[in-house]
Amino acid sequence: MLEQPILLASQNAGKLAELRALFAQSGLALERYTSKVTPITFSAEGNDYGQNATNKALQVAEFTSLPVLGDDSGIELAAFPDEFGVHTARTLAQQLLPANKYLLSRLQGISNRQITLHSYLVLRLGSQLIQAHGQLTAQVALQEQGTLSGGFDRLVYLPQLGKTLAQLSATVRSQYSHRGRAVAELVRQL
Ligand SMILES: O=c1[nH]c(=O)c2ncn([C@@H]3O[C@H](COP(=O)(O)OP(=O)(O)OP(=O)(O)O)[C@@H](O)[C@H]3O)c2[nH]1
Repeated sequence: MLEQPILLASQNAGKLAELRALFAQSGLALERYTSKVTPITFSAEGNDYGQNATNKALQVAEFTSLPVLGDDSGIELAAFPDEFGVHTARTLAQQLLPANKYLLSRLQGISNRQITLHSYLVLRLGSQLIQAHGQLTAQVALQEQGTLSGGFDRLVYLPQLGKTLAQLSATVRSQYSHRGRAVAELVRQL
């Protein structure tokens, strides 16, 4: 197992908080990359989640020998198969509404509320690139529910549990969430 902290190559504070808690469950320390490296301007994302995550990790790894993690995430809505996906961050950034309100407004009156969330992780460790993917297919709730986590978690409803991700304890949530599953797959490879 790793002795050194892992640096997260991301500018997204919510992503850092979520991934840090998930790695902590395996006894691994995750820090924002700017704790050790001067902030960089990341290159624009392309059309492949794995490549985007790799690029984030490699751009920070140029300046440190510590392990560096990159993540690229996104959602798919069954009702809008040609939207979102690897472009999720860029699509949401263009909207006036906050992300969850925007998704609810797009799904108003639509019966197919299936959502699939993806997280692609790439860990640059020495000369290795270790990759992992996690995904979760669920339903978009009719309104935000739950306070135990934020972001999409308040909308992601698991019919088999009758709860959103934000209504689950962190330990249970990590077994279902796209990032929880990706972290588990990554840790299995260490
Ligand atoms: O998995 C998620 N769980 C959530 O609860 C959530 N809430 C919002 N989002 C959006 O999903 C996109 C990820 O994009 P992304 O991986 O390119 O990251 P990012 O651009 O925000 O940061 P960086 O890591 O690239 O610096 C961004 O639009 C996020 O705002 C979430 N994603």
